[in-house]
Amino acid sequence: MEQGLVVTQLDVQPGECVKVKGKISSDAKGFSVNVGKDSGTLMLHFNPRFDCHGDVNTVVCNSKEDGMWGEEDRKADFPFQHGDKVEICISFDAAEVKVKVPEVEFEFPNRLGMEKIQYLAVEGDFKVKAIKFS
Ligand SMILES: C=CCO[C@@H]1O[C@H](CO)[C@@H](O[C@@H]2O[C@H](CO)[C@H](O)[C@H](OCc3cn(-c4n[nH]c(N)n4)nn3)[C@H]2O)[C@H](O)[C@H]1NC(C)=O
Repeated sequence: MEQGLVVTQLDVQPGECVKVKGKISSDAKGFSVNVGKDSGTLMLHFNPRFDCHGDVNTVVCNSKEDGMWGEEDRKADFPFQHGDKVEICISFDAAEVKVKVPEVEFEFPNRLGMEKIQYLAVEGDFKVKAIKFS
């Protein structure tokens, strides 16, 4: 499986924002944006699925602790289309993680009580154009 973009050694604090700009492939099956401590400890696995893992047009969110997935959270909104250029903004506080995309804001609990984001990885059918920390 082709490795996507990975950024480590980050120090993103509560209230700050991780912005990922990119393009969804025209034949995308799915992609994920992952933030946390490292690949095995994720505050958030944000996984829009066009058609994969048994889901169609569904955003699946989850956490991962010591390499073990938590309970999946399937969202009602699916504001993505093949070929879209999107900007995904992720921010967090002690209680929750927020994922802002055009017209929709997703929320997910900060299950692990993480106090900073040190790791960002983008995987799947998404071409990263820019990353901004603000
Ligand atoms: C129904 C019985 C079994 O349940 C299924 O179990 C699957 C395996 O755990 C679940 O899929 C995983 O769900 C995880 C989030 O909870 C992750 O999305 C996991 O994929 C991780 C992944 C994908 N990728 C990746 N995709 N494309 C590329 N380049 N890399 N890298 N890591 C998926 O393989 C899948 O979401 C889950 N489905 C349900 C309905 O629960």
